[in-house]
Amino acid sequence: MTPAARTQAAIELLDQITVAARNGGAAADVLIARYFQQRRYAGSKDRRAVRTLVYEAIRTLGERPASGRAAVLALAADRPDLAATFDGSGFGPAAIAPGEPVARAGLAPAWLHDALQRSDLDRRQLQALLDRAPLDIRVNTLMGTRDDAAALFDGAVPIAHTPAGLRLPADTDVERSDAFAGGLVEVQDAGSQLATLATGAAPGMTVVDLCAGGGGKTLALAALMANEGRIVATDTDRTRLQRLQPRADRAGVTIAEARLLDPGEEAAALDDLRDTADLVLVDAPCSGTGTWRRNPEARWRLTAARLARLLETQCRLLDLAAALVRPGGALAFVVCSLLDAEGREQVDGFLGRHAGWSTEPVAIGTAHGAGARLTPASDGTDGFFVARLRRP
Ligand SMILES: C[S@@+](CC[C@H](N)C(=O)[O-])C[C@H]1O[C@@H](n2cnc3c(N)ncnc32)[C@H](O)[C@@H]1O
Repeated sequence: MTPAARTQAAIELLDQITVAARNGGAAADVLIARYFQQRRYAGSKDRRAVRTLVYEAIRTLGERPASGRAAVLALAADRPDLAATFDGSGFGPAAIAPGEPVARAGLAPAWLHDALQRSDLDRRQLQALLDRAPLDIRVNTLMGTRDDAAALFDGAVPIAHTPAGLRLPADTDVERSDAFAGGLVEVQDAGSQLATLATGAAPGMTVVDLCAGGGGKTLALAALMANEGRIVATDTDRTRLQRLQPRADRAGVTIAEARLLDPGEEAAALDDLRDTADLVLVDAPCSGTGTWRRNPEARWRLTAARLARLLETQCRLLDLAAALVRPGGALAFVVCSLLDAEGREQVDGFLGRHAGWSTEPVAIGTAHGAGARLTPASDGTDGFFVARLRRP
């Protein structure tokens, strides 16, 4: 592909990504993969160049752009080499017309930017939300030690404050390694590992992982529990939850059982667990503002209405979880968001609704409200809010 054709491809992809962001369609990565499946003539260097340009545009623009062309023009404004590819040649974009709309650089849509600033994030913290994420793995201590795993990956470095985390060079193909196939390692951001550690899970406990998804934290819990006790892993998303069993088999986890919930009917399906759990983990569905390093286009998807729906769900799940905790047991609340509305304010609301419950210090990151926070700038992890609540 010529440089001009690569620019045109990035424009077309950004058009698709913009539409998908508006309509709740496929993620940027999926759209990029599909685009190149239909264009076999593109070589690996072309793909890499187009992908880099697309992600540069996504990271640069806080607001969803009006078009892919306006998005790439924003990058071209201070890159003469890129501007020169708007040459009107056969496969390239038309020449730049005077006064053409150009998308504006920014960190996030204005309403969201304000909400993040009100959540005590300064400019440095906000900027770091859009850094490139490192490649982290969790060593499955049911299968071996961190040293065992480190010896199998070139350039592996232990991650501070985690008992089983390793940071790897970005191009390591973890999922094709023997260590992955044999269940010794899982790809998991250090923030998720620390959040799981902060739950206080221990061998022999009865644990409910209420929003288990594909089981990332379920497996980490099982390792902390030395595969002793019981974990009931629930979710309303069948496709995600179905990933748990094969992963558990690979990891040698035998204490996790999956339970699919019907949305709105969760309490009935969990009735047998009322007042029984030593620990309930609510890794709640959230806006994901802490994971923009991995999904920068998520900020083009979030609206105030969608955030309001998430807040309602989080509140409902917290109340649902409280009913499962035994007297004296604990509820861990985790969101991969740094918006206070989803973090400290949810916990304050919970404490107002549930008399006698108390919060406990969480020994990770920086204390924030009744919990603690991890941020890309301070901790080098995805952004998380974590709180641990104790039933009287
Ligand atoms: C942050 S993700 C969980 C990630 C997962 N714990 C992990 O570590 O990989 C939130 C999950 O909440 C689930 N969820 C949404 N509404 C729910 C509900 N009413 N009850 C249970 N799970 C729900 C979503 O399907 C999603 O898998």
